[in-house]
Amino acid sequence: LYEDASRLPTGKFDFIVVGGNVIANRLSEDPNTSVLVLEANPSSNPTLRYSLELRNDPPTGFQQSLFGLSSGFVLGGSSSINGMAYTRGAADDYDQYAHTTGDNGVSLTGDVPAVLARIIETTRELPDNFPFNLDYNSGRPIGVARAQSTIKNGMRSSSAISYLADKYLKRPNLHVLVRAHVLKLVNTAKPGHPPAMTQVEFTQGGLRVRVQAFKEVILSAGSVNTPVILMHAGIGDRQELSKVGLPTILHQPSVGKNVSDHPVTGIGWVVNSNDTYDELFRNMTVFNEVLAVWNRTHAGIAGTNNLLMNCYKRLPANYSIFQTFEDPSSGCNSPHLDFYFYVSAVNFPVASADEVDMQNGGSPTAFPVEKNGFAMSVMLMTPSSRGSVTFTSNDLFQQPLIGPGALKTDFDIFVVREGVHSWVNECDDGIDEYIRNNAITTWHLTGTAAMTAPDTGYGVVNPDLRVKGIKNLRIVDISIPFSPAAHTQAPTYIIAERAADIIKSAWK
Ligand SMILES: Cc1cc2nc3c(=O)[nH]c(=O)nc-3n(C[C@H](O)[C@H](O)[C@H](O)COP(=O)(O)OP(=O)(O)OC[C@H]3O[C@@H](n4cnc5c(N)ncnc54)[C@H](O)[C@@H]3O)c2cc1C
Repeated sequence: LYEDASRLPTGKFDFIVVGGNVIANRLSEDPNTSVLVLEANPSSNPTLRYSLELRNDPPTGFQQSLFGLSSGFVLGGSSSINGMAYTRGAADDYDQYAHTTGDNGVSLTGDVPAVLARIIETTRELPDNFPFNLDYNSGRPIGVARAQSTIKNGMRSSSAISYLADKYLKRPNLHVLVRAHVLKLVNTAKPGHPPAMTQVEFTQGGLRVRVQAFKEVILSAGSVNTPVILMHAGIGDRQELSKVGLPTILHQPSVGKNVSDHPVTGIGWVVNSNDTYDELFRNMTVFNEVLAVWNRTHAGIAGTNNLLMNCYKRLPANYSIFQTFEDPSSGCNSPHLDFYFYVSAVNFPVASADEVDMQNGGSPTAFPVEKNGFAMSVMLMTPSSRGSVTFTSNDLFQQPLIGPGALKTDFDIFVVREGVHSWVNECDDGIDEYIRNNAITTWHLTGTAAMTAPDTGYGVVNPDLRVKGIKNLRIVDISIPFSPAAHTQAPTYIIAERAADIIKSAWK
């Protein structure tokens, strides 16, 4: 692991990977293959700060016109700062990618407050609506299940911790350079030949450095930064590139398009139980006690992520909405909705007994800090709305405009409305407004470098993840898939594991 580019043993590697730890781990399994990871951020000490802004231009679809989109400013990217929910999706989504073993630590949450027994009770009382599911990562996610998280022995298992563990960093052929912000890719093809991107330019400490790949450059910079790097390499929509003064190397109108998100709203209830986590959030003495337990043993609430149980739900096929809209889900095992249950309602708008908040159009009522609560998120897993990532300048450091385009279609609003109705009755008036007012991003942006069949006129990469029309360049991150009906961390790992096999076999 290097902090300083001048200490790298060479400037030439078989593969140069921008930001991707899983793919770097797998490619460096062959001791004769050299791999360099370029990571813009430091190797540890993440500071969770807002990096990107969602704006109404392009439309976000959310009611709030401007709010922060956080991102992982550290080795491991968002896997180092995310909620650690580990959900693979349905067999219908990813049958061909199924993995059952690996380095990534995944566990059930240990401490389950008694209130959750009430949820299990519901699966017995209403099994048709809420069936019990022993393992939502079996390929059949629908039902009520204990949550699985990327937590091992009470600690986060990010891609930096698992796939770049010391035993892998000891490989002499694997090099990871942190604080190396990639600015652009360089076309090294001779004039008259198809473009080939084998050089990468990055900046470190004010210096500009170029490194060379013998075989391939692999972009794993995430669904916002991957299209940014493509556009600065001249791969994008010709008109958009010329508007900001960037030359076009390959007219590729799909770059940055097709963005989708899993918008989420929530409901909180005041409860008369003390078996919740609320005291932890308002009482520093309790907080410090919990922290002391964790420091000694890595056990207790601080060794969890507050995601204890959840429920995946599919809308019945006979719903009239399907006469107007084609069902965007991938198949009959795939859920339209995801509900997570929280044993605290801090930060959730409260549904009071008479549902006053929703009928008023739902400006969120802050949760009363002295009360205990129970809350539930309502997340749309099959969005039909699409947004985009666009540029306003050719400045390499300028952030693009990100519009997830969430909740723009009647179908999406219908599904979330059904989700709220699953738990709260008599709230028709103002419910759509309530959803729009309270919905936020889940940071599950996908699709900005869509994978499509080789002969289609649309899309950015082919099924082997090579960028269409460009040599020596692949994309291996969450920007390539259609929106999976899962939180996007596990699908990212699955894509990278599969890509490693494809790339190894291509260079055998
Ligand atoms: C706050 C938050 C909470 C989330 N919670 C969950 C959750 O609980 N469960 C779940 O399944 N998913 C969750 N997600 C989503 C999930 O973490 C992401 O979808 C996933 O990490 C995407 O992986 P990626 O490799 O495509 O991109 P990233 O994780 O963004 O990784 C990209 C990497 O590339 C680096 N990089 C980017 N640009 C450059 C550049 N120009 N030069 C060099 N390096 C660069 C970045 O620093 C980063 O290390 C969450 C995301 C966020 C932000």
